[in-house]
Amino acid sequence: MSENREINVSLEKLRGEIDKIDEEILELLNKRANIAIDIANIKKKTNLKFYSPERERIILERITKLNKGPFPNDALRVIFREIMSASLSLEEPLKVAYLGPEGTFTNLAAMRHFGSSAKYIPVDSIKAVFDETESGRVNYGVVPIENSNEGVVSYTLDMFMDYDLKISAEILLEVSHNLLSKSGEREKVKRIYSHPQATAQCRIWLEANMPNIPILESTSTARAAEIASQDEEAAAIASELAARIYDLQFVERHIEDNRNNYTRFLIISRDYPSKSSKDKTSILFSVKDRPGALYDVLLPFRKSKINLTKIESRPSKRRAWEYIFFVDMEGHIEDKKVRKAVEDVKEICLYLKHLGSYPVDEGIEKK
Ligand SMILES: C=C(O[C@@H]1C=C(C(=O)O)C=C[C@H]1O)C(=O)O
Repeated sequence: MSENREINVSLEKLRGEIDKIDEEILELLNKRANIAIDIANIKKKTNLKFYSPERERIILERITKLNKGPFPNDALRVIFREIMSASLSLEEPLKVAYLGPEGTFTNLAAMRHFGSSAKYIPVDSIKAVFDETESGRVNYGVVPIENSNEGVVSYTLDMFMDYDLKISAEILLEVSHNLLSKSGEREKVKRIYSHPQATAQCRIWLEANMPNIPILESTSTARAAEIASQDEEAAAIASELAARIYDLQFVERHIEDNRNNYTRFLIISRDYPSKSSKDKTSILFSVKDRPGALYDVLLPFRKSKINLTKIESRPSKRRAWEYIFFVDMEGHIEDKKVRKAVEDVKEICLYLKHLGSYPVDEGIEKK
């Protein structure tokens, strides 16, 4: 009995300490928010955008480096993203268009980056995300660009040829698929719906665990979840977010064949961010159709010792057999050597467009 009382007393004491700390955190959050409002006012006067992805990267990096634990860095990142998201919404919530419907992986990526205080607008195609952003109806757009197993989303690359939009940031999302249904009972599943990309990423698991169950195509993983929410015999391969939105149970979690399954998303906007602590630069260019043309164009990067992280080519669609190249490199266009190399390349190719220099996202740390 007395031992119980002792436990209660020390519990109460510790909870009292936590309450005091929470009050301090609250006070500091509001102090921080007031400073963010002052910054917003200065930016407004000087016509600067309130949202600065480069500054956000610097903040997250600084905080996680300072952290000595036991509080985990992944959680710190989520919390600080939410703090910055809420600071931005004090000014005016950011409007963000994404490839919908609600519950897609693009939705998840957008929320991971902009936090829960932004206003999200689902649209039904990648082109519509570009249209909304170009017209200024939204501040930012989020589109998928490549998957580590399935390759590049060529439709998104093509859009950069037609629109004068820039890349503001990237989001690297670890994509995990789940089999979802209303009951969560495997025996009740008579058909499975999903987007072909998601189905392809779970092929081995499906063959081993769901043989003879027909797999039907849907326009997105979120749409598959919606169908499953209306049909007791249907299951969907979709995200955890879709499970929450459509009130579905997990038949099985993590059914992707390759646990190293990442999708990279781009945030598009009408302006360029400035330099952060670690950036990459994306350009697109076309070259004359002659032997050695691509080799010549790549030489300035070698000369300036710039590390190219990606090169993709797409038919230009303007003239048969004319190709457009997309190149990602380390560094920011404000770095002297990057600027010099890009200028040199511009001189030898037919056409070159700087798509953006933006903070690198290394993704959430692996545990
Ligand atoms: C406050 C600023 O503006 C915005 C809000 C931030 C924050 O809450 O820390 C960080 C970057 C910007 O998106 C700033 O530029 O410092």
